[in-house]
Amino acid sequence: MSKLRVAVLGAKGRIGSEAVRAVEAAEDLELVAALGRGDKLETLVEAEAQVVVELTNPGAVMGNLDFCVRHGIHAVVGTTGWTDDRLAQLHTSLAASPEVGVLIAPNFSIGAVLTMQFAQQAARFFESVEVIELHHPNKADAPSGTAARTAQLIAAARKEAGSAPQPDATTTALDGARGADVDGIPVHSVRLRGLLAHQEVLLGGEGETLTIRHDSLHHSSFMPGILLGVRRVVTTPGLTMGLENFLDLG
Ligand SMILES: NC(=O)C1=CN([C@@H]2O[C@H](COP(=O)(O)OP(=O)(O)OC[C@H]3O[C@@H](n4cnc5c(N)ncnc54)[C@H](OP(=O)(O)O)[C@@H]3O)[C@@H](O)[C@H]2O)C=CC1
Ligand SMILES: O=C(O)C1=N[C@H](C(=O)O)C[C@H](O)C1
Repeated sequence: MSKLRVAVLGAKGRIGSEAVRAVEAAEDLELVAALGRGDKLETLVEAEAQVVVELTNPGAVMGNLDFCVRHGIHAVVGTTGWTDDRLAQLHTSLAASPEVGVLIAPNFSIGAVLTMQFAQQAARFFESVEVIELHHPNKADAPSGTAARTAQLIAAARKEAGSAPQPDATTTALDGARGADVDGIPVHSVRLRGLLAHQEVLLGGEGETLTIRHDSLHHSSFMPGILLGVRRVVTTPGLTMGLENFLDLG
């Protein structure tokens, strides 16, 4: 059986370099290109890449995806910083190439995917919910893509359940003291040397709290998810939002 031809964009970065090693080590995949800043995207076509793993930064991802979609190359996207406008732009590109599959995964680690699912499940049972994400200080975006997605899922679950607004009597606060407001859910971002990627979802009700915490301790935590995404995206045309769509979570 022929191997799937895979390229990595952002190949010298923290997660990109780990992804290069993971693709090289996978028996059913062949690494045909590993591109960094300044390298020509045409290389992807010359190398006959079938799937790109996009791990660059919010400033580069849109141009890279536009190129891939126009050239019929599937994409697994870990780069964060997604907005509704960006998603709309991607939908427009994909409409012209309906055979192409793009997976956007705010987080490739199984623990983070489960954190999002558990938080969504728990959200309607508690009066208060807040998200704290903690990352290494070299991270470009805040809040993290995972925290933004978690808050969106929590907000959607609460809306569907008809939950009351969260109790919060704050009338005076320093700017930022209550975090960023993501669909009504406060999200707090910590940047600390020594950390990698961590998140807590704090839920509070009368006389009790529930904390759901996930820690990525090494970039290896993201690799099984990336490889799963690569294998599945080639037979999943259109936009898939979240790795959970490729996992059997029961
Ligand atoms: N979904 C997930 O599970 C995860 C997602 N991420 C996300 O992945 C992204 C990368 O994170 P991280 O590895 O820590 O960041 P890094 O800054 O370490 O890596 C990004 C790399 O991309 C390179 N780059 C910049 N522009 C381009 C371009 N146009 N084409 C090709 N390469 C380019 C950078 O080069 P230079 O240094 O010269 O700028 C750098 O080597 C972030 O958005 C992060 O949030 C990270 C971990 C997990
Ligand atoms: O930049 C990182 O490191 C990470 N980025 C992703 C995010 O923004 O959620 C995933 C993970 O948190 C690591």
